[in-house]
Parts: sequence; C-alpha cells; structure tokens
Amino acid sequence: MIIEARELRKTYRPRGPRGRRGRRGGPAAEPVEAVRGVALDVAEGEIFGVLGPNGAGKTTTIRMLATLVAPTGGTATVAGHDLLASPEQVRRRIGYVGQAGGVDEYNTARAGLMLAARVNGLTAAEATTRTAEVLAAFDLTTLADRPARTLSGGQKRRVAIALGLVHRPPLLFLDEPTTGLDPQNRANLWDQIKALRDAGTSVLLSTHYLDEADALCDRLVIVDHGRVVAAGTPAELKREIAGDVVSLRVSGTDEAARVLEGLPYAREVRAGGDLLRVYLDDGERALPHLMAALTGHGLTLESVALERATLDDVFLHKTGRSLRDAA
Ligand SMILES: Nc1ncnc2c1ncn2[C@@H]1O[C@H](COP(=O)(O)OP(=O)(O)OP(=O)(O)O)[C@@H](O)[C@H]1O
Repeated sequence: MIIEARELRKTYRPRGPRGRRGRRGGPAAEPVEAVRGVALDVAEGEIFGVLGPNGAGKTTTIRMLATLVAPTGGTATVAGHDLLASPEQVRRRIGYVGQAGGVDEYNTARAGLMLAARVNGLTAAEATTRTAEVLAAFDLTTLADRPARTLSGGQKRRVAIALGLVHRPPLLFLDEPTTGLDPQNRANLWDQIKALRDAGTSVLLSTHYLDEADALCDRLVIVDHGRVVAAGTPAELKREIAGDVVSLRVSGTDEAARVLEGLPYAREVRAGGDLLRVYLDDGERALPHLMAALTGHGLTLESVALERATLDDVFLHKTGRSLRDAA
C-alpha cells in the first residue's frame, strides 16, 4: 500500500480576535470537525478517488496526507514513511496539486518546471531533460515559452499537474483536478491521469463529480460530513447497493410506493417528489411484473425508465440525500 490511513481526524479551532467572544464582542466561532475518523488504503499504481459533496472534508483529508495540514488525530503511512514522524521523507516522495493550481501567471511553463525541478533536488541537466519530458507528456511543448497568464484554463491545469510531477514522485495528490474545465478538457485530463497511472504513478484525487469517480477511479471512498460512508470499486459499490433502478411517474405516488414495496423482487423503493425509484437485481425481467402490479391496482403509469445504478444511488442509499443536491 502506498497510503494507509487510520482514524484520521481534523478539527479546525478558529482562533484570533474575530474568533473569540470578548474584546471585540463578536460571537465565538465553533470548532469545525472537518474529518472525523477516515481510514483509507491506496494500492501502488492505482487511481484512488475521494468522492463527496462540497464541505465533506475531501480537501482537508488530502492536505493532511500531503503533510500540509496537521491531523488532530489518527495515523498514516504515506509512500513508505510515517506521516507524523517523518513528514520530510513523505514530502520528498509526493506531488501535490491543489485546487488553486500554484501556477505563476507571469512565468512560463518551462521556467516554472525548471525551478520546481531544481527546488526538488534535480541537477540542471536532469531538470532540463525532465522538463522536456513532462511538457511533452502533457501536450505543452508548443506552449512552454508563453507566460502562463496567456494560457487557457485547461492548459493551465495541465501545467499545474506537470509541476506536481516534475520530480517523479511515486504518489501524486490531485485536489479536484477537473473542476471548472469544459467536457473536452476534462476528458483529455482523464486520459492523461490514466496514462500516469499506467506508467506506474499512484494517484489520489478528490472530486465531487460522480461521472469522474466512475470513469477514472480504480477504487474510491465516498465521504460525507467527514466520514467514509462507502468504499470499493465503482462496480462493487453499484452492485452492492442496487443492480438496476426503475424510475416511475405514477398517479398516486404513495399508493404506488406501497404496492411496489410489497413486491418480492423490489429491494427498496424510494420516493423523491413525484418520482419513484425502485432498486432491484434484474430490472428487465421485473419491469413487466412491476407495471402489471401497478395497473392491477388501478394506478396509471405516466412514465417509466430502466437505468443502471449510479454512484449517486450509492450516495443516496448511504446518506438519504442525492450527491447532486448535496454538492
Ligand atoms: N482552515 C479552516 N478553518 C476552519 N474551517 C475549515 C478550514 N478549512 C476547511 N474548513 C471547514 O471544514 C469542512 C471541510 O472542508 P474541506 O475543504 O475539507 O471540504 P471539501 O470536501 O474539500 O469541500 P470542497 O469540495 O468545497 O472543496 C468545511 O465545513 C469547511 O468549511
């Protein structure tokens, strides 16, 4: 395992004049339990995702594992070293790309990469070779000598990731790498992250995009309110929670829900507004029986759709909320 974390916790305790009741008369800021006992195991050479809505504790978890935030509890081994006892050793073996990116707007990609390489201990000759390598890997060669402020959002994001990789860390942390990118740039970046994994780099990324977690991650944890609510491969999670989902619009939602709950093959029925979602193993076979049961009770079907379960269904099942709404 390249990361083994146990019971990681972080409580932010706001301090300072504005956080204290008293001198300035403002209300005391409450401590925020951002991460409440997270465990995760990341294997070498995999893309591991931390999926959750805004405020779930993803950034705090990543920043703790990258030695940038001190945990208030728990233990972790990262890239072969104890996070708390040997943060310097950990730091040397990781790359970290935060949400803000860390790209100097007035510097060129090439100059930024050279600097990052030298700061990380590469010789001038190694830095030149390595800079050319990462520029090529991220399709940046023709853009390498323009100031970063003239690059598009997607191009800048690629420079940011290249900066995190220039010293060849075996483990790369990416905090919400595709937020704000258009679909085409997102898809390109997914391909580049997969290529990194295929070349042997382990990647831990956070995301609030369901499709990203599904398409990109070998394994993931779903976090909510600072806790892991589900862990596994995307396929395992979807299979465990619900094979197929039939969503229906019916006259008389409450009565329809009662009828459907009585059917032996319906694992679970959930109502959301005027839409009913029925979770079952084999949707195609069940669908005609389901429709017959409803019409048999005098209920009129307005629409019906058969879908495969998504990671949103997993989140809904575990938390009672949709990740789409929560995010
Ligand atoms: N420095 C800080 N001081 C106080 N509270 C903080 C601090 N940093 C984060 N928090 C709080 O901790 C909680 C978790 O925040 P975190 O940024 O880890 O979540 P996140 O899942 O990464 O969210 P997002 O997707 O919006 O980035 C939030 O309630 C946030 O307001």
